[in-house]
Amino acid sequence: MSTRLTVPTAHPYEVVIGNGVHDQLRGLVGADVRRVAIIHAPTMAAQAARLRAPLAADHLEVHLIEVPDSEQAKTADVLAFCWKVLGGAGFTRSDVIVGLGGGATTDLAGFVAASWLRGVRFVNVPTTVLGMVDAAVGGKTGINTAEGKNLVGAFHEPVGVLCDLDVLAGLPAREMRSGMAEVIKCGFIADPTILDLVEAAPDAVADPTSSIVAELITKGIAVKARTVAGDLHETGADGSIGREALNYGHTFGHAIERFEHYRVRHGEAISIGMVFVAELAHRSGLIEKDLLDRHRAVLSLVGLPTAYLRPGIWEALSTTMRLDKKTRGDQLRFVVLEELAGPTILAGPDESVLVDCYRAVSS
Ligand SMILES: NC(=O)c1ccc[n+]([C@@H]2O[C@H](COP(=O)([O-])OP(=O)(O)OC[C@H]3O[C@@H](n4cnc5c(N)ncnc54)[C@H](O)[C@@H]3O)[C@@H](O)[C@H]2O)c1
Ligand SMILES: O=C(O)C(=O)C[C@@H](O)[C@H](O)[C@H](O)COP(=O)(O)O
Ligand SMILES: [Zn+2]
Repeated sequence: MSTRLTVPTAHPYEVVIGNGVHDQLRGLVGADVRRVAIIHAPTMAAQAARLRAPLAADHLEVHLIEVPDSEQAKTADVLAFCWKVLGGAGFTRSDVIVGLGGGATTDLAGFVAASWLRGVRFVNVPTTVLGMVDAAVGGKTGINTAEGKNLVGAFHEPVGVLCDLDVLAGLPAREMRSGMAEVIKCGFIADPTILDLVEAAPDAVADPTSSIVAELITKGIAVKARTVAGDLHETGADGSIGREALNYGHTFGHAIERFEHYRVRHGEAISIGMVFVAELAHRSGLIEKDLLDRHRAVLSLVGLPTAYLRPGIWEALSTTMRLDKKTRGDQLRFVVLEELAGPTILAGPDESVLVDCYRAVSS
């Protein structure tokens, strides 16, 4: 049995969630395709071979492009390597790219698709909870630079997303927890029933085969789909916070990732980042202490970090945060809550308040 959620943008596409749904890849790549490139990390080599078989049996030319694992794939060098392979293979605008793996791989694959011939079709096949709930949906693609996270990229939507829950069986516990940070983020910004579920069954949340994990993934994707559909390019043009809400915890979180040279998982950094902005909201008089405390409680319950025990590096983190995409001019802007499921932007908070928040999460 599978669940299908539509991402209702100008070019709607479906996210299919269930067991064994990788079988549906042939249908998604389309009828008029000649070549398919599957971009994957070394950890997904066997899975890539499994995806290849039915395509090759249908006489498609399939290229497996293996890229470095995790964040090491999100570089200009790896991007250029992929272009070289596509050029050598004679990849045309009617051919299709498949991003197979965690969020780092699908971010890279999406940007390869966005940039090759100024844009070719691509399908996302996420294999982590984080990839399914967040990275594979919504069309944000890109790579890092030395100066920071995701600084180069494009909005380029997939034509479909296949979330095969079977592949989660082999996902390391740390990656399960990291993915749950983005799920919990969706709970705080939009759907508190997610928080209720996590709080009621924290052990089941660690079990990739549990029905609760499937339910949480589906709920998280639903939040992501409706948020991006309202504001695909993150312009907030209708005056609401729009897509920026999905950046809850990311301003501080991305700075941690860069400072730690990506040895901290994305979800771990975002977990601390959410506590940082909950402190900010509380200290700015926007939320009560119990909502601040709920952040630490629910994140700890699933084993995520809520503190970053590195005092004395505020200047370095603050410099990195200035390159956050929400910054306007010299003014930092943070996604904060004014109530549960009520995200808003707090622009230009006092430096002294930010330093107090940093002290609160670093001691
Ligand atoms: N584009 C977006 O909207 C968006 C949203 C959220 C996060 N992201 C990005 O996603 C990235 C994080 O994604 P991630 O947490 O999936 O990390 P990741 O891609 O680094 O994958 C985590 C690890 O799990 C391994 N792995 C993947 N699937 C596996 C499986 N089924 N079994 C065993 N091992 C498996 C990978 O090889 C890797 O070592 C970050 O770069 C983040 O910036 C993007
Ligand atoms: O889809 C979005 O929009 C998000 O902000 C989702 C985030 O979870 C994700 O990590 C995204 O890659 C962050 O984007 P960035 O614009 O801050 O680089
Ligand atoms: Zn994220």
